[in-house]
Amino acid sequence: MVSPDPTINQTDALRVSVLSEALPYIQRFSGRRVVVKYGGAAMVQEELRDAVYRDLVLLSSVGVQPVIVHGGGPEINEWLARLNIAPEFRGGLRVTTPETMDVVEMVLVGRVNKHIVNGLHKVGGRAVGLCGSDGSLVTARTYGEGCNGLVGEVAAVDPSVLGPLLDAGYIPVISSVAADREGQAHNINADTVAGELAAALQAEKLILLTDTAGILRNRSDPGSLIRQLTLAGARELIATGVVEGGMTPKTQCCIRALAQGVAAAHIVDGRVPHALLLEVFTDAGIGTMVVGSPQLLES
Ligand SMILES: Nc1ncnc2c1ncn2[C@@H]1O[C@H](COP(=O)(O)OP(=O)(O)O)[C@@H](O)[C@H]1O
Ligand SMILES: CC(=O)N[C@@H](CCC(=O)OP(=O)(O)O)C(=O)O
Repeated sequence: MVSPDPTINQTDALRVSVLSEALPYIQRFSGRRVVVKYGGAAMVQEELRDAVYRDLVLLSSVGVQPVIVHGGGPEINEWLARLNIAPEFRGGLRVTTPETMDVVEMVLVGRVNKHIVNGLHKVGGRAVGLCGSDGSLVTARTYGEGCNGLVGEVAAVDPSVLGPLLDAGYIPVISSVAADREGQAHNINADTVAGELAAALQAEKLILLTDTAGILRNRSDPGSLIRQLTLAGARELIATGVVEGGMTPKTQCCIRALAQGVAAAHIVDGRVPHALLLEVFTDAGIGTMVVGSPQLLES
């Protein structure tokens, strides 16, 4: 709409108009919890990193309650290399010896977590860094038969430590290291922790930032993006091998979160600037949306 007042700058008018159009989304999501798995290019590239921090602080400023679970696989690899330890993965999970566990804990709980907290503060946010052990947020148990060493899976989630932080306007930043009932630290896949946390918080949305446009029907064709999926459809993509490698734990954690009551899970392209805002503040959203019931699919 062109303003009848020529003294009003067109850029200002556009900014205010865009802001006004966001009102229904702000009203819909204000006071709701949105769990964001932060990883991939959005974490590695500096300009994308700052855009994500700004998006998270903006969401928090308008009353949405973001909860961040972060990855850090590439940074763990970098520090293992400095110690001449070769990274080894089985079924997409890092084989975690006690020595590797020390590095995982130092890198994720220390360096990566605090970089994110500081990055959020730099753009005016208020963040608190935690790992799964803090407040017994996550209790781990050894994954499978223990053949991957100290890799953990989620045995229990107690989100009570997060309520007061969220109510006070803090953004919790959580790393995926948690102790088992004997106090032994375990290394858990960050997507898995994000999914279980979204379920325990009964989050409005689970958003997984990654390095592809979403789930592709044909991995070599970026045009084959699947925009919407039901739980059954997601299970079928895993069973038929359309989804494989790193996309498998992502799709599985969406399935688990939805089966436990989260309304929608989204796998979105973290290489796109402001991917989070595009997801929350537009009808079309971006990436792949997985929903629990076919009635929730948009036509
Ligand atoms: N059907 C699929 N659609 C898109 N990516 C897929 C698919 N199947 C497997 N992948 C792989 O999964 C990867 C994403 O997982 P991962 O590398 O673990 O992400 P992140 O580092 O963000 O956690 C993609 O880069 C791609 O190589
Ligand atoms: C068991 C296991 O594999 N844990 C992961 C934890 C970090 C993670 O998940 O980081 P990304 O999201 O960046 O991959 C690891 O050690 O790399």
